[in-house]
Amino acid sequence: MPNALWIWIGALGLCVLLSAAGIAVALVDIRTGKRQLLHSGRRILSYLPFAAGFYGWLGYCVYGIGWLLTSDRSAAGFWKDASAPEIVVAASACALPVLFGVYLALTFHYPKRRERPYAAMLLLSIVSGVGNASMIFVINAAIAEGGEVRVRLFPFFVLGMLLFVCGQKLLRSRLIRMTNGMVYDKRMEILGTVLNASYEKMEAMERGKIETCLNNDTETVSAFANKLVSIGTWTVTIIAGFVYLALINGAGFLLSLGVVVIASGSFYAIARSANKLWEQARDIQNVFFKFIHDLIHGFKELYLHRDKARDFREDMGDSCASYRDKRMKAEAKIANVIVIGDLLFAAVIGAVVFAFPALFPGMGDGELRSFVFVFLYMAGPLTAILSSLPELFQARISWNRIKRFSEELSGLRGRETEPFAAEPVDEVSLRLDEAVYAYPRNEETAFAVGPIDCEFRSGELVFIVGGNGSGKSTLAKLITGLYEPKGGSVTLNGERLHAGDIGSYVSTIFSDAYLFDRLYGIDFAAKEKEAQRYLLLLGLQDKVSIRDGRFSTTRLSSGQRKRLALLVSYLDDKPICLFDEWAADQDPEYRDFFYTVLLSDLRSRGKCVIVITHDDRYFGLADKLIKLEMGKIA
Ligand SMILES: Nc1ncnc2c1ncn2[C@@H]1O[C@H](COP(=O)(O)OP(=O)(O)OP(=O)(O)O)[C@@H](O)[C@H]1O
Repeated sequence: MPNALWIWIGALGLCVLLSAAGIAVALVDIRTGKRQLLHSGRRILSYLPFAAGFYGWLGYCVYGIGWLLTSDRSAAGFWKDASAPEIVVAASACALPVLFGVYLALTFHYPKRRERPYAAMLLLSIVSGVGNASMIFVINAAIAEGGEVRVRLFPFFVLGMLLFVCGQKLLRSRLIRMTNGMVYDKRMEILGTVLNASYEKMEAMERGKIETCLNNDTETVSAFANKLVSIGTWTVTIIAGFVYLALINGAGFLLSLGVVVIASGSFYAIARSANKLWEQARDIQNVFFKFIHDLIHGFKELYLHRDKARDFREDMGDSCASYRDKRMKAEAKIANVIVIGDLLFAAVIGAVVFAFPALFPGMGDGELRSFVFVFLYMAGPLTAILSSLPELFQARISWNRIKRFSEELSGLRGRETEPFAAEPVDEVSLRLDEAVYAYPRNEETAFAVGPIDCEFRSGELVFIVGGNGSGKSTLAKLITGLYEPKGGSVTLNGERLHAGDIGSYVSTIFSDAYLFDRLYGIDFAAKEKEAQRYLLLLGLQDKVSIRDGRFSTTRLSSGQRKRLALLVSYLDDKPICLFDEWAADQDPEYRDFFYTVLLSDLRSRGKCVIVITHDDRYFGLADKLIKLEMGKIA
């Protein structure tokens, strides 16, 4: 028996076994609930006629191989006299697509979370690549042979088309799911990293970096994953093409291989040299998002002052122009190589047609034609692979940026990934012993608060006062655990908690508090009545309503927004309340109500109330007054 037959039996047998194992594992996953049905049974059944047609055609073609392998071109005769191994190969060739099809159907309609079906996608890539290449070989053979053979080759041409089209369809449907799942997973991962990062890191982070990373980088990486699959199919087509060329003419094959190696090598070198420009362009993206941030938040100022808007436009225009120029430069480099690559391919074809007859006198016209034909067919996928290289480099840049961004955020000790469960406490004592916080020294005016010794207890109203820039808000961030002390300690009921976990005991309203339109982290159903009562108490009942934990609006005056933030703080119901210049936006009447009624009500409910204020009229109401000067208690 010829060796090739054994190789076929081995390869097909292995694939049959792998597919059967894949089906078994998928069935176990379905039974254990790891895989859930996604589509309706009717939709799955609607694919059956297509599958039946495909497998019927495939069986017909396997049978038809007999025509090609026998000298008298009789399929029936061939299979009558076929040896047992030949029958095994034919049976496996029919069984494999059926098993693989069942595996694909199971895994597609019963998906698993975070599934990355690389092996199945690789196989589909090979199938569609072989289908693509086989079409041109069949066409070539049909032209060369003519007559009855041409008619008998037709089913194989259709099979090539079916393999290519079905392979691509199945591949792309998996790819769409995988790449979108990748973007989702990456975004969730980055979001998780951001939410667990330390506040100090986030505060120091260059503005625009998070947006670029979450938006552009995740998209670029997933878009490339998409491309990777096309590259797989093209590569298979090219490899099959080269094998075919080698069979037609060894010298022609070597020449074309040499050209492809030279073209790919120079392309790679040029793409590498453009890499620096892409890196720079990527940096400019961060700045671009910073501009967008400024545009949105500073729109009022820009709208009112045309001169400001003009200068802003110029500034943003410069940044966009710089991005455009970098990308243009990089892409121009690539365009040059694409043109040179095309020229090289044309040169090879020219050399084959004009030089080969002189160099190899034995080479017939038929061989020449086949050679040119196949090479022309390969040129498309080849150019497509080469033009994908820039995307590869850009995806690599984005991938590295995502990695570096995550490392940067997790570099400084952030919180534990598991949410901290604050133990319910009736009484609190928050102590600062020799506590110090200093801003990073990289700024000329690096400021420090401390060393500070003080204690805040339940049922106590403490005012923190002092001039602008004396360090009140910095101290508040130290107390609430937004900043980790650089020296000394902050303890809660004698226990030294991780700075990021102190927040679980504190309800804060900073002067630049952000109001979400949903009551995150609050069981609204259990507190609905309370919420309505607070709306009334805060004089917001005609302005805002709350339904299913969502505010009807947050488009309010700044004083009203602060009142709504106070409502959230009431519902948070934490043992410590910290308000940073809360009353600054309130009218005199409500300000008075805040100091004389609301604060003393919180104190009488046993809360530890810390208030940062400039309202010296009310200083007398405090149990304790902490006055700061240049970051120290005066
Ligand atoms: N993010 C920051 N990075 C570096 N330095 C900062 C930062 N925030 C504040 N500072 C420095 O800390 C000093 C104190 O600021 P802080 O906000 O604590 O003052 P404050 O007493 O709350 O002032 P105000 O009454 O104006 O709100 C500032 O003068 C500034 O130099």
